[in-house]
Amino acid sequence: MAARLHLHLRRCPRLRGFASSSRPLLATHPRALPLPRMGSVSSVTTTPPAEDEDFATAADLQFDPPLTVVKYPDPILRARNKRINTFDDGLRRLADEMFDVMYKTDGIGLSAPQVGVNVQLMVFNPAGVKGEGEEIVLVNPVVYKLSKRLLVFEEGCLSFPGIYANVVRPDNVKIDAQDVTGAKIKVKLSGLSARVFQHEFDHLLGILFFDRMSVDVLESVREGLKDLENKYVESTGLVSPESIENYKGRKDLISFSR
Ligand SMILES: CSCC[C@H](NC=O)C(=O)N[C@@H](C)C(=O)N[C@@H](CO)C(=O)O
Ligand SMILES: [Fe+2]
Repeated sequence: MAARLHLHLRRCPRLRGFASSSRPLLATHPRALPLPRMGSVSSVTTTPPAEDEDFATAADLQFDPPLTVVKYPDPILRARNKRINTFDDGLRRLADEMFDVMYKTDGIGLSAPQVGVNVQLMVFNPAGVKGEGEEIVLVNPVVYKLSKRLLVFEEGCLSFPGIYANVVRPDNVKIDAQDVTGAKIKVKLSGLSARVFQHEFDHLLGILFFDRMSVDVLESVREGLKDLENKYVESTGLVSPESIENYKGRKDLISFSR
């Protein structure tokens, strides 16, 4: 029997405008704007994972602390992330190390591919401060419902330092997942927790936040993306695996804003 978690952000001192409340709070955040009209998405059920899917091996789960954040356009961010079926001390240590690097880099969420480990694991704490708020670890998450109500919010991503831009996403979300011990859980998220979850969930699918930006918003971050591509080329000596100049958009995605 899956345990049920209902999480609403109650405290977020570093994000201006959040006060104690039991209501979903993203709409009150200075970087959040409700959309004038409802979007067309009422509910989305993701395809359940195939029965014969291969799980992450010990080698896939290997990591060397201290972890560092993988930056765009590293292809690690677009690679497939394997589901996890080994729930041991190593997995717990990986989650702990991810929280450490998340707090050190002023993050509020982090996915395993962002630290070079291509598996279905995310951590988040919308308070963004160790010892405050609530630390959530989700393994093998599957979204089974997204709200009709959409919000636009100015997001940043640790893999895109210095780039912030508006992204439209559903206001709340229902998830099946496992915790770090492998126990099955059902989670209902709203407000900033739902926003961070969806951002990290996209990472687990190889989707990056600019894939969900409207054409106009994408234009506003184009130069920043080019700078990151140039830095990647300079630091690795490799050709950039993707280029915003040749970007045609992700037609395979449900876009909430276009
Ligand atoms: C709003 S979802 C952002 C999640 C993201 N996680 C991984 O990339 C993240 O933590 N981004 C940070 C840049 C971020 O949002 N930091 C907070 C707190 O400093 C901010 O308001 O910038
Ligand atoms: Fe991100």
